[in-house]
Amino acid sequence: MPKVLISDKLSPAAVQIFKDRGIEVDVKTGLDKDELIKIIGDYDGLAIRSNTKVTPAVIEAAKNLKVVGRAGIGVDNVDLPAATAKGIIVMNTPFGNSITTAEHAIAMMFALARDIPQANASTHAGKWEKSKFMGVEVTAKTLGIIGCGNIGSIVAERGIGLKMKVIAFDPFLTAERAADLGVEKVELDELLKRADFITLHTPMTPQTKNVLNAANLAKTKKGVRIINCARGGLIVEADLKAAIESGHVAGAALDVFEEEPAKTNILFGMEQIVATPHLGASTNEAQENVALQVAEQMSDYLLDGAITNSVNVPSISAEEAPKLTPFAELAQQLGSFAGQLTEEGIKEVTLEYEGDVAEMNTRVLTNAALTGLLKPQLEDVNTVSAPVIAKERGIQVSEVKREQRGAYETYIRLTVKTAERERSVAGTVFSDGKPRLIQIKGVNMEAALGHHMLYVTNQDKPGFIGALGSILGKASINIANFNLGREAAGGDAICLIEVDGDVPEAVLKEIQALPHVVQAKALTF
Ligand SMILES: NC(=O)c1ccc[n+]([C@@H]2O[C@H](COP(=O)([O-])OP(=O)(O)OC[C@H]3O[C@@H](n4cnc5c(N)ncnc54)[C@H](O)[C@@H]3O)[C@@H](O)[C@H]2O)c1
Ligand SMILES: O=C(O)CC[C@@H](O)C(=O)O
Repeated sequence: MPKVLISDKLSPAAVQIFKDRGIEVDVKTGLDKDELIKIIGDYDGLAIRSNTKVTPAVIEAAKNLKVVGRAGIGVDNVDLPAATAKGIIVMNTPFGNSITTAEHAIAMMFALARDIPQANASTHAGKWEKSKFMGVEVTAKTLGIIGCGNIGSIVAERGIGLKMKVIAFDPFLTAERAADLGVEKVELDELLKRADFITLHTPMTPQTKNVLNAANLAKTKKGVRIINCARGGLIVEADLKAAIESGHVAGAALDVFEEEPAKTNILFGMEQIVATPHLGASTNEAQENVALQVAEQMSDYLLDGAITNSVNVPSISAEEAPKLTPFAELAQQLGSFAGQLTEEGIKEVTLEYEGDVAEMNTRVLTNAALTGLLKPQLEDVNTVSAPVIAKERGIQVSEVKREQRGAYETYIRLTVKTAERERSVAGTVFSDGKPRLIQIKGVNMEAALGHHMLYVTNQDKPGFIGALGSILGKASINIANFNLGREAAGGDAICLIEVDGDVPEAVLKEIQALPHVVQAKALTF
């Protein structure tokens, strides 16, 4: 039974779902780094919010971990390259808290426009400072949204509902989507120049980090108000402080900070700053949504292999998973076959998918083939890390999809190119759900791959099979299955034999020394 650790405060609904799905679950919040490292090895799944830091050291210690589920959107507290390299799927819940966070941004905008937190504190203190708090209307003002994705779009709709003019900077926002939303798509400088309120809704990336720095703040309209409910590092806090002190920026409402938890910060204590402790997603509704969603997604993966909302591998639906499994096994076997025979650097890999398999989620199958291909060189590779490793090694990977046109209803062919040669191997899945190789280097055959295989290429001449059989017999190597194929009578032939154990190096040498043998190699699957 898989075991999951919930290490941040999550709605109890998540625990119930794990239990209902037959998954053992422990809730241990507030663990420090060393405590987490000590226990993480026991778990197949880790469910988190933003407090738990999934560092390379945690991943290193996570011997059984298969999935990290983030109940929320940002996965900046998870070391994605380390998780990917270890084959750990990282998933988030991209929509569960979007409305809640957009509402927080709007609430922050009003708090800024009408000095609500400051007026609240003053009134509680019995000061009745009616003339001190003079606000501004939002109606007819320009709201500039930087990042118009899930949350930014909801903020845009709310802004339009408040009779604001909404402009957005987002390089990935299409003109059609902007028109649908009723926002004007603009460049960043234009937004900075025109907006009365600027609200940030991008992820933290190298391009968005420090987007509101001194240079860009200087381009904003005098009296601008800034809202950040996305990530702290989008604003340079020291530059914001200076821009407020100079009187250029009227104020800022911040839910997120460069360093969190933000117990101290250079902006704290400033009258023009409204601050909340990363509360964007903190409503009962959003927390219920993300907890339910993350628990369902993690359970689907741990129990059925279905992948939803992963940020590091392609998705596999629950319906697809059983259909894909035999083809993924085939793809991995094809990769492994080619990988064990390839002793030079790989330059290109092509996967051809023909017939029904071409309609499937071929990225998953390509990742499986790459895993098999790289495994002989790298023990630690898996379907999550294989595409990344292939890219790092400069291997060009391509897919070709075709409708059925050959003798088989559906098949996969893998072709590997090195500087010296090109090798291809093809296979299919029979109605028994078992993969078979159907072609090696253009030679047809039908072979199931067992654990130990002996692969021999030779010239098709009389006497060869007898000689080979007697070498194996002499070495007490039992033959489980014998598969033969040849290009033409007397031409290139291939012999793929399943044997009941290892084929020692000395036996391989004897086979290699037989007349007409080109190559003899022991393979394991
Ligand atoms: N405060 C909170 O509690 C809280 C809650 C939820 C989400 N968030 C954060 O809010 C942010 C937005 O979340 P989302 O769900 O809307 O994400 P999203 O991926 O749906 O939208 C992000 C948008 O940013 C755009 N973008 C990317 N690079 C950009 C760039 N260089 N310049 C301008 N736009 C760019 C993308 O095209 C996309 O449209 C994330 O950082 C997320 O972590 C915070
Ligand atoms: O879990 C939270 O409270 C914050 C979530 C938010 O930052 C997110 O990225 O989804």
